[in-house]
Amino acid sequence: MKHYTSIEDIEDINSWIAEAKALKGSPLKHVELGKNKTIGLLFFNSSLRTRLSTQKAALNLGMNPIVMNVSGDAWGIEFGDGTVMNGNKAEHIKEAAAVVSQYCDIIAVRAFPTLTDKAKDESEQVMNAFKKYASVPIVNMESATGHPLQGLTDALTIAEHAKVDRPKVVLSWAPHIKALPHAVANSFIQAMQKMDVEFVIANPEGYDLNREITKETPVYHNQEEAFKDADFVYTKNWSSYEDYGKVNNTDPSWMITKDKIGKAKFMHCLPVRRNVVVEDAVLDTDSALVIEQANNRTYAAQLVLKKILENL
Ligand SMILES: NCCC[C@H](NC(=O)CCC(=O)O)C(=O)O
Ligand SMILES: NC(=O)OP(=O)(O)O
Repeated sequence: MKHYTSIEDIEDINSWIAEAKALKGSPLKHVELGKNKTIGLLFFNSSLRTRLSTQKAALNLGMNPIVMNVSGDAWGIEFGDGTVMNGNKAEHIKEAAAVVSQYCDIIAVRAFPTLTDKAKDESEQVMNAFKKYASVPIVNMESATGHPLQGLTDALTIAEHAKVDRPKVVLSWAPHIKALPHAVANSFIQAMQKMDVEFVIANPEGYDLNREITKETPVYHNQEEAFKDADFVYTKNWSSYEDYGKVNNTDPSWMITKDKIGKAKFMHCLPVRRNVVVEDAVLDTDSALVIEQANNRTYAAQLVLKKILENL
């Protein structure tokens, strides 16, 4: 594998899950593989889990991670082609990506969407520019439309905790005070569509996600109906896709409660706002798999880096 920028880069999710489980069992087995190799982690946005788990994954493979908060610390980067750079951007992505490629064998990038310009967000301008102008492999640490390290993590976590052959998995929207991206939901959907699970989505009217991603997956506008017999309830807020980036609904009746999920396991990528998205009574019991998901971020990232290193 060269780049890992989408769930579509996973050829066979079941074999990837098996490999990730093996790495989790012996994380230092391939500590020689990344010796003298450098990974650069570039963050245009905040992060706790991705920043630490991807470094941990690199260290488990013997790599040297270097990390930079690009926004604010680096020169402002221009992405437009042919732009007259007489504004506040001092450096073009053509040089920036080429320069970072001199120091790194792999570059990982986090760059959230604008949530104001749908066409720009869907063009994945930042991720695609790094792919185009860097001379080394690129890993997506959450882009405008996808968070494939999270999606792989979530597939692994469900595989580990499934008690039946074909569990029922529900992706449910929940309220939030801010406009949030679609990336986590999109990659989760794409991962579930590759797995042998019964998968449905629950969201209020006006919050349907991109049909090119949801495809044939059933979408319920009634949460209670969707949650019937669920084994896993994966929760995420996203802003409207139809009325792009808008927060038109903060209905607290969509918050996840213990009563609603019953015996189902609760999942969330984190960070999560308690008692807005989900009540304490869910997070503070064994129903919640959120810490195990965060743990699995290391092994999902380690698997991706291992596959790239093997192909360098
Ligand atoms: N990487 C995991 C999620 C990141 C981001 N969440 C956030 O921005 C939450 C911010 C807040 O709660 O203020 C998202 O939804 O894509
Ligand atoms: N789940 C996740 O990506 O967390 P961070 O935003 O903290 O990296």
